[in-house]
Amino acid sequence: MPLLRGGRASAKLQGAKPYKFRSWWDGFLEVDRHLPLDQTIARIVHTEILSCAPETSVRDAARRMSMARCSSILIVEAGRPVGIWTERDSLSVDLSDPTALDRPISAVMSAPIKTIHQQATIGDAGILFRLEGVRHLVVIDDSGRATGIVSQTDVIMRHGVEHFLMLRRVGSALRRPMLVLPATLSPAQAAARLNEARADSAIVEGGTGGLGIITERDIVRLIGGTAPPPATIDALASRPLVTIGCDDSLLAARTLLEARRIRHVGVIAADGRLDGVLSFSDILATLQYEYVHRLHEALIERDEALLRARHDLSVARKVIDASLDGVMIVNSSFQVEFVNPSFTHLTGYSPEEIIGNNPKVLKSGRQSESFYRDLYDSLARFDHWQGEIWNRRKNGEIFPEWLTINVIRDEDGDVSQYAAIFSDISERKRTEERIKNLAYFDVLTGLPNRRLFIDRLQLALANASRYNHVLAVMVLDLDLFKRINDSLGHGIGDQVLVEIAGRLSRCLREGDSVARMGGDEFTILLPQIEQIETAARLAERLLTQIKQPIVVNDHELYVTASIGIAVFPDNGPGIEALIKNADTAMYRAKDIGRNGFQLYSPAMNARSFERLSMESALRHALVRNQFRLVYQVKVDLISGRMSGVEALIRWHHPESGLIPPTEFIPLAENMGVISEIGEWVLREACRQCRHWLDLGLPPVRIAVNVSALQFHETDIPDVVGRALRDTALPPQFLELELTESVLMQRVDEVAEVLRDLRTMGVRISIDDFGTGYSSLSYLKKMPIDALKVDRSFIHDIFNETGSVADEGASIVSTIINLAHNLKLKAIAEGVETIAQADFLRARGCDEVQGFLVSRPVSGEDLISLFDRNLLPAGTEM
Ligand SMILES: Nc1nc2c(ncn2[C@@H]2O[C@@H]3COP(=O)(O)O[C@H]4[C@@H](O)[C@H](n5cnc6c(=O)[nH]c(N)nc65)O[C@@H]4COP(=O)(O)O[C@H]3[C@H]2O)c(=O)[nH]1
Repeated sequence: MPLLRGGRASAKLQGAKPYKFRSWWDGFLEVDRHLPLDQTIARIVHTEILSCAPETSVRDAARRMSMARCSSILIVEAGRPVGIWTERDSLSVDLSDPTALDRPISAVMSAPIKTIHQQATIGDAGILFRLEGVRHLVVIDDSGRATGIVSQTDVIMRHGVEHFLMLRRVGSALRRPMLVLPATLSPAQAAARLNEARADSAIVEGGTGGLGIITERDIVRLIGGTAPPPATIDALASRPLVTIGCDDSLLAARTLLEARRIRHVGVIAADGRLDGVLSFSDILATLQYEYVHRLHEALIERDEALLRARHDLSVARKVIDASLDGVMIVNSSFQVEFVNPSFTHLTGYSPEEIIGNNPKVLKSGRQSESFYRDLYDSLARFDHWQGEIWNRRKNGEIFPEWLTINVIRDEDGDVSQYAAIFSDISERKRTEERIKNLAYFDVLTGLPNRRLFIDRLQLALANASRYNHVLAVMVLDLDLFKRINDSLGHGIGDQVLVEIAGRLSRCLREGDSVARMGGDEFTILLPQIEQIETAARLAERLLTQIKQPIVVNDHELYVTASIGIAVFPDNGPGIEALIKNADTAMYRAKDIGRNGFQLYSPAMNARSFERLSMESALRHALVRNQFRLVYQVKVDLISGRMSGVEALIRWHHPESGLIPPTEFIPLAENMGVISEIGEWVLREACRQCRHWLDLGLPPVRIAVNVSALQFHETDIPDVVGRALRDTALPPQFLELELTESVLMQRVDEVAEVLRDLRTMGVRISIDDFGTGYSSLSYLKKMPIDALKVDRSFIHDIFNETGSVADEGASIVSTIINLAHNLKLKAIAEGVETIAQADFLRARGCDEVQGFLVSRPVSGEDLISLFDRNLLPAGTEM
């Protein structure tokens, strides 16, 4: 078919190159890979609608379409679209009937028309085109008025099809055989042929200007024209025929059509022949399948994404609901939008109570303005804040929380919400506090411990040296506190310590501090004093407070303390020296009688040196055979004869001379050597007693002191048994003197030990009776033989002027009666005067011991005291 010969079309083709566009690469760059399905159709709608009234003639409607180069016209009645007439409809017009063109357009229009709301999305439009099988949708507003028109072409061609068009060849889009009409046909015949072939264009050949093309649009122009229709289509055909190569891309074809504002283009095969006509609708048809397919995929994708999002949301929601942390979402106007159940649990506010409110109801008032300024500053700069904050629960309780706030921003970067996540850290705080307390405070008394005291002292010393202050450190140690512990048990001892701690604290001024260093030792820091007297006065006050009776579990206890004071800078440059010197002063206070205080003086160091050297000498005293025993007689108050002797230890120190037991026995107890010494005393006493027996002297019972520590540390019946065996002393000649404190601990065990001793034949007496805390019920349980009335009571029988002191006398009488009531012997110690002896005899006391009869003497010297009346002349026998 000589289609390509001659004419403008062939000339164009012969001119070699079909129409070429920018490179594929450029096209590729333009690719919009995503169908903007979620965008409203407003972006692609044609708002300039070509419209006419229903009574408009077909001719007029066609004319308007031609002029506007529109493919359709909307028929509007009273503002509402009632139908549409398109180029395709023009082919049905009988051009041979002149009246057909004068008919109202309403008679030939398509109705009803398909509409879509202007807010619908492009995706919605795509679906509607497919469902309704139409190519145009009228866009309407809320009131149903037409606001524009959208065609399937617009949807398909303008959005995201470039990459597809670029990859498709023009040749692949030719869907139907090309319709070729002779130029001699009349327009009506041509229209009928087009209609019949369901073609929207045809090639016109054989005409005067070479190949031409006739389209639906030409028919519309014809209908709307004022001039009479030409006799043949030769005059109607458009020339030259614009062409494109069949291997060019559909994208190139589309661009060409748009650039030329035409709707058909001839397609030239590789061999140069005209192969067909490619129309816009061919491109559309090619795209349609792809488009619909992609639309489908996109919709599925969207649904899946939606489902995923919903799922993710529901997972997130579940996590948030189950979270132990409180979650609160606040909008940009600071109104609470959301809270989770933990929020309600932690704050007490239900969602109904808090949502819509400002979160400041949670404010505790504990944080400063600057705290909140920093918080908001951090949110503004970093979109994030994290830290500790105190908030208030609904019930008013204030609690610490660990809070994280994240700023949530919208697509434009504006703050849309604040997400706050918090946990209650009260428990953590309490634990931290507990740990801090354990590290710095004494668990029993709640006072600062040594570590905190040292810290404070360090700080106070730095201040004192910077500002030339005088500072004082006191070391306070309770006197004979061990006796309370030993006799009443640690439980009561602890309560005493707590009470003392309270009394000490109450005596101090603000800024001063008291600490428990351990055991019964306390330290006091006065960081700034005007003069040393201030510290001395405080020490006096403390001593007065301490010696007030303490009642614990029905026990009325009397405690005293000894205090040592050292001051900075005079008594030491630093912590160690000050504490050591205050300690030395405290020992000095003890040495000179307890219940007092001493200010440190350098001479005291010499004493503490003495103490150290005594300790070391004591360790060697036993092996170096430096101990001796002396014996003091006990006299029967009726017969005046020796009823027994008490062995008393002496230490012959090679340099210091004779050291009394009151000085070294406590030291030996502290050093842990008391049991060894005690065992030596026991054996030596038994040996001596055996010796007297062997000398043929009248049998006498020997009493040996056993310290409480020794009693509890060793197996006394065993030690005693061995001593008796080794010295061959019959047990009935041995008596053990125990202090009251021995009886008060582990009562049942002690009673059993005493029973064992009694079973062996050994006698038991209670020494220094009246100075301890023994209770009658304990006494009754114990298998004992005698009570020794402490010499302090004997001393108090008479006052300075020599007359009977009521109180002193009645105490002694009471103890004697008590002993007798318990079927025990009463023995008075420290009897120095005849008057005391007479008084005691008159009260029924059984025996006496004291300087009145004899001082303690050596075993040899004692021999002279056997078998005679030892009571001095003048006692009323
Ligand atoms: N002012 C005065 N004092 C008198 C009088 N008569 C006796 N004394 C003293 O009173 C103390 C009596 O012994 P104690 O009450 O058992 O008190 C003893 C006893 O508790 C302890 N002690 C002595 N020897 C030993 C021992 O071998 N072992 C143990 N564990 N303690 C011992 O040392 C304490 C003191 O013993 P000493 O210094 O020997 O003091 C003795 C004795 O010398 C007097 O009329 N007036």
